[in-house]
Amino acid sequence: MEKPEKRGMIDTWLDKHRSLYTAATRHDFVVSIRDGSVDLSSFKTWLGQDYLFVREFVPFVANVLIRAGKESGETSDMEVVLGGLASLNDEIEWFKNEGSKWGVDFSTVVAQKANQEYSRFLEALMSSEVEYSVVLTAFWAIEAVYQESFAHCLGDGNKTPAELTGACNRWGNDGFRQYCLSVKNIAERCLENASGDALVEAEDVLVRVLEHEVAFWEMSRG
Ligand SMILES: Cc1ncc(CNC=O)c(N)n1
Repeated sequence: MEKPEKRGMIDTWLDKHRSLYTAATRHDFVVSIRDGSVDLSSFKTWLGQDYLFVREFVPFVANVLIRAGKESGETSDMEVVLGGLASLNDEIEWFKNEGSKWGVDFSTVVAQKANQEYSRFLEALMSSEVEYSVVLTAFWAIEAVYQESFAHCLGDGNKTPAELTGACNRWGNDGFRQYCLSVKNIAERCLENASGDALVEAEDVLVRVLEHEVAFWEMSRG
């Protein structure tokens, strides 16, 4: 008999914070992309802010990569994070193309308060004081919110405008979903060996990522 898959900490925490998770993955902005009612000025605001965010996210992922090499249990962990970093390289190119397509000049975009606060949060997570299992939980949550949100825009019955399917495919595609599952498995494995204190911190960090993501979508309202 096959052993039933053990339910991890992350799923337990997601159940506990379900309404916040839904707020982060089914925000009005995302729903408006899916139903085609999206206001294009909102999309441009999001595009400019997210470009700035991704530039801050790169050093965070690089920090996870360094820690994966030193602290992960399995050699393949580093490869998963390296894959994430490589796709960020493509992503920055994609943003630049979208910027010119939509007439958004990133050199004049200023990070809004929610964006600055999210960056500060990422920076704090790069401290060596923060346990690796906590960092990985945050990393998974950041990626998973985008994966779930944009996959929703591509799901059955969507009316997503053709010019926005590129954005939705970027994070909503199956490869990105698999990558998020790989990150989740690494995080779960690290959480299994984490101290009680680290578990408390990881749950808190998960909640804070979800709050930052909600605040980030809120910026699109202008
Ligand atoms: C605010 C935010 N959260 C998560 C992501 C997805 N990760 C990398 O692209 C993103 N682009 N922006």
